[in-house]
Amino acid sequence: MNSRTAVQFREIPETEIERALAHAYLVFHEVPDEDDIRKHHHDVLRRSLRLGAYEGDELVGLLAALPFELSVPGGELACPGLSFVSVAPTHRRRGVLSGLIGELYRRCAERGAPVAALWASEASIYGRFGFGPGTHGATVEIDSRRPLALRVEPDERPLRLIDPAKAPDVLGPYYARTRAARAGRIARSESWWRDAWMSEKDEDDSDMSPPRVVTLGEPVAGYAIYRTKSGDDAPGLVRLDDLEADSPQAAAALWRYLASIDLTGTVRAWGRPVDDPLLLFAGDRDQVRVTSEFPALWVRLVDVRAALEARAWAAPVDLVLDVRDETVPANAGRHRLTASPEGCAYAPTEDAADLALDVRDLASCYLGGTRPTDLVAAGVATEHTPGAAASLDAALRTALLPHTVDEF
Ligand SMILES: CC(=O)SCCNC(=O)CCNC(=O)[C@H](O)C(C)(C)COP(=O)(O)OP(=O)(O)OC[C@H]1O[C@@H](n2cnc3c(N)ncnc32)[C@H](O)[C@@H]1OP(=O)(O)O
Repeated sequence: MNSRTAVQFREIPETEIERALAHAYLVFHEVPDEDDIRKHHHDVLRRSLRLGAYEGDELVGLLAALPFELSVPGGELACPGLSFVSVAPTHRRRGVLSGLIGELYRRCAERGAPVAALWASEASIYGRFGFGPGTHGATVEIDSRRPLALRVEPDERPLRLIDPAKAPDVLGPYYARTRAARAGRIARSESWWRDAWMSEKDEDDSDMSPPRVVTLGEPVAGYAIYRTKSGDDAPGLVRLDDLEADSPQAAAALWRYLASIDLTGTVRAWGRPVDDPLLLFAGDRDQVRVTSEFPALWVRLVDVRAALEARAWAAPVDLVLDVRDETVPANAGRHRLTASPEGCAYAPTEDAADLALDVRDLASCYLGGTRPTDLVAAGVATEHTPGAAASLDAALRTALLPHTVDEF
């Protein structure tokens, strides 16, 4: 049997969502016993484009594309968010994932979606399909057995714990504004707030408390979303999931609050921006440590021209890029990029290349999180014209590094 020819790729009808979920739970070794987690997964699949790989009537592969809006420098773009990517253990390494991704890219082209994004279960899977890490996250750990040492005065406006059910109303507009400042952020719908952020049970750790939401000031000048866990004989844990603030002083007030919660001895913030101001205003960097840094949102420029023309540019640049793209050949070859704060044009050219790079590396640079000069220094991009990478650095630069904390 030649399964490469036998497998067909088509949309999974709504009536087969439970079957698709059973397939995903089998592949991810999951047995969700909480009804609300199951229901959340069902709802996510219902709202997504569901692509299935079928061998006859048998579902052997699944890819869901969630209908996200992603903030990019100067704006935002429709962006399918890939999730539930799973191939039956009996059908591994026969090109099923490749077929699903090819089908997705065809549909992106039809629908005019220039970028796609995902969180990878394993970093080695998605580079070959043109994805590069567009944002990075840092895990920050605070030893909170002693008062948090700070080099800025915390904002002394009152802190309030609010009902998580009110988070979409109270935090929604505030979070939406943060998306203009940092690229890489997903728009949060009311159901996303409710199901992904405020679910009573934590999906990863059943010992965690329900979510706690604390705001600073009125109107809100900052917020933190966290959960806690008691530590049996040792001091407990505060797990910070999200924190945004208008100013370093407002952020300092929230961090001080988190670090002073009774009966806890550690604050662990798993997905902070790599340029979190805390790392500079902490008074004692032995007390505030970055324990890991990791690729967060992987980005794919499915249509390089449309993606480049949709973002804002910080400085003028005029050069020829030679792009390698093995999965979407329409992106490949030499193109002249002429961009400035006034706009951007990107068109095929016969002119000699100034900079040659793979589409996955261009994707890493797209939101401003990786510098082309670093790609050249690492030997994964080739500079034919001295200074070309530096001028692209300056044009792509964003005031704050891109950041994503919504895992999907
Ligand atoms: C966004 C998300 O949902 S992340 C979750 C990803 N899913 C999982 O981790 C669940 C468990 N794993 C699986 O279901 C499957 O192994 C998948 C989806 C990762 C891969 O599916 P497959 O159908 O086996 O992939 P496919 O046969 O198309 O492989 C294409 C290429 O990727 C490579 N590849 C596939 N999986 C991996 C991996 N885990 N690590 C490194 N390379 C991989 C293959 O070797 C192949 O390379 P080649 O073209 O050079 O031969």
